[in-house]
Amino acid sequence: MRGVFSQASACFGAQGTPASGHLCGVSPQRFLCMTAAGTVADGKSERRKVADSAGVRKRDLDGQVRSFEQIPHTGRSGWVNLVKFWREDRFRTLHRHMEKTFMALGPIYREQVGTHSSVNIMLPSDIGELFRSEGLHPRRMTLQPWATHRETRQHSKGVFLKNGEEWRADRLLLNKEVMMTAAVKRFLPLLDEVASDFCRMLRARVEREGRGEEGRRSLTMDPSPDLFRFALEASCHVIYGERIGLFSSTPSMESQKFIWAVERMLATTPPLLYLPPRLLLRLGAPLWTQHASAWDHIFSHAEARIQRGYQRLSSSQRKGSEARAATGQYTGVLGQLLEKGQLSLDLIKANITELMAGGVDTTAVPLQFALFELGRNPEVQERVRQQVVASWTQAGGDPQKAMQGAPLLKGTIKEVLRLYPVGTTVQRYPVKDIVLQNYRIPAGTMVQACLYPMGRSAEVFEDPRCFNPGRWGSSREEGQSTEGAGFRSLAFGFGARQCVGRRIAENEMQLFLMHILLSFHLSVSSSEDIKTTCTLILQPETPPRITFRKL
Ligand code: HEM
Repeated sequence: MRGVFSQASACFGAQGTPASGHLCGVSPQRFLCMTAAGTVADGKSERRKVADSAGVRKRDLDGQVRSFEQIPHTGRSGWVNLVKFWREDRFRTLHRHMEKTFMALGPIYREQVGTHSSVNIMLPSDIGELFRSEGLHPRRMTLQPWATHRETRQHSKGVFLKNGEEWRADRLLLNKEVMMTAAVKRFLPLLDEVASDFCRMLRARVEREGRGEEGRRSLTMDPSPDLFRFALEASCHVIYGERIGLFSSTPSMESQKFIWAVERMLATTPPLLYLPPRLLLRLGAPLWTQHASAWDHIFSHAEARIQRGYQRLSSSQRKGSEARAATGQYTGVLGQLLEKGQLSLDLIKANITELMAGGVDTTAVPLQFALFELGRNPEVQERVRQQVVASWTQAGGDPQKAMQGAPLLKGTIKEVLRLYPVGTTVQRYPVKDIVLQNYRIPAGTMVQACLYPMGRSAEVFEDPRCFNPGRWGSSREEGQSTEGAGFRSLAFGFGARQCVGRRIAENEMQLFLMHILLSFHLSVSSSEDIKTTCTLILQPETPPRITFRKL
């Protein structure tokens, strides 16, 4: 990608276009230039399409709003595109496909793959326009396979799959338990306990299995299985209010199966997304079977836990809520929902299942990238550690204070999610017509904000390849930029429909990194970029190996 960008900017110079120009302002020169330079890698037809788009753009510089049909596109037939996607296994490289297509077609393009049709955008100004146009009840992409599974098995749906008033009602109640400041205060100590236990376990393991002199041993390993366990233990602690003992020497098989089920469910979703429900059940039969059985496992795992929570609550109700309040006993998100009784048991089950399914890989995977980036950028690591150590000492054991005093921790998470957004796109269906890049987008069109290409674009971020937590305005001493402002940090989505697990995820990941940096020095053997693959969420193709050296 670096090559493509640097060639593109060399071209800018040759065309005499101001270097500060943003993509939106320089399209005609850029298109012609890129075509001439042959930097568009997809062969002759792609180059012809690019030239066509450039022609259309030139004709339309008279200021008139252009029609939807004039938006550059990747081919008219959704079915031909779908075959290409299957053949070239593009589902797994969707993020790079988008990046390449933006380079070829400019900052907005249409794509139809099977039944799945979208307008794709990547500039913060356009993304801002899209989000600002949200109606009262914005909709996100319908995850057809998930919905189909629920319908065939008659499971009720939680916030992930709902829209409109139905969604809003559930969501407001969930927000109280997971997003509001009071809720964060309740669950933060639970996350801190899990993060610090994890580090204790890792220190013991490094001492046992590592090399080097006693007390300063180091261990090189693939931490990903432990990170999944950490994320599941943390989720269960917050959601069910109880630990499940995944750091013991014999973690339960049931939990390992849950982790596999979530992975399988995520990996089988993308190819199924592009088929209509009837074809989904026929053409995608083997995939569908795997997908459905993964979901069944996720449901039964949640069902068993919810049952336990219900029993626990009944017995604690017998003790009386006053006694519970006196002991400060927090019963987790599930306990709070059951106790308040504002959602039906069916809806509690649906939402708890979604929180569980959405809460493990989404945090475990960015933590892999975080350890890798800190490991390959030792100076950045040292700067973050210095802030963490100082803040930890001052906070006197209060984890929230310690995080607040170390803003580079938050900057690290933002930086990881800029380069490796868990979801590579965020979708909206505008409720009324909007104009983007001077093209009219009819209400109801699915528009995708493409986070991966945006996060790596030199038009949006200064020196985008550089891992720099300080760019997010994390500390006055670091000399601040304003890059954090204005629709650039969108990994959790935006507005009323943003990620409901955001506060859990942010705190969980920051606390994890805080304890790791207090205990270990991190390094990696190669500073080569990690190859990534898209299985609904963005992951490393091969998990990076990290060396943990005890401090
Ligand atoms: C780094 C971690 C995470 C990232 C980057 C992430 C990202 C996202 C994004 C982009 C959305 C869509 C937002 C929008 O359309 O504006 C979303 C929705 C959602 N996320 Fe997360 N997420 C993360 C962690 C979690 C966790 C830990 C949970 C559960 C505990 C969770 C549960 C959900 C749910 C249930 C929704 C649907 C919300 C709704 O539609 O109202 N996520 N997430």
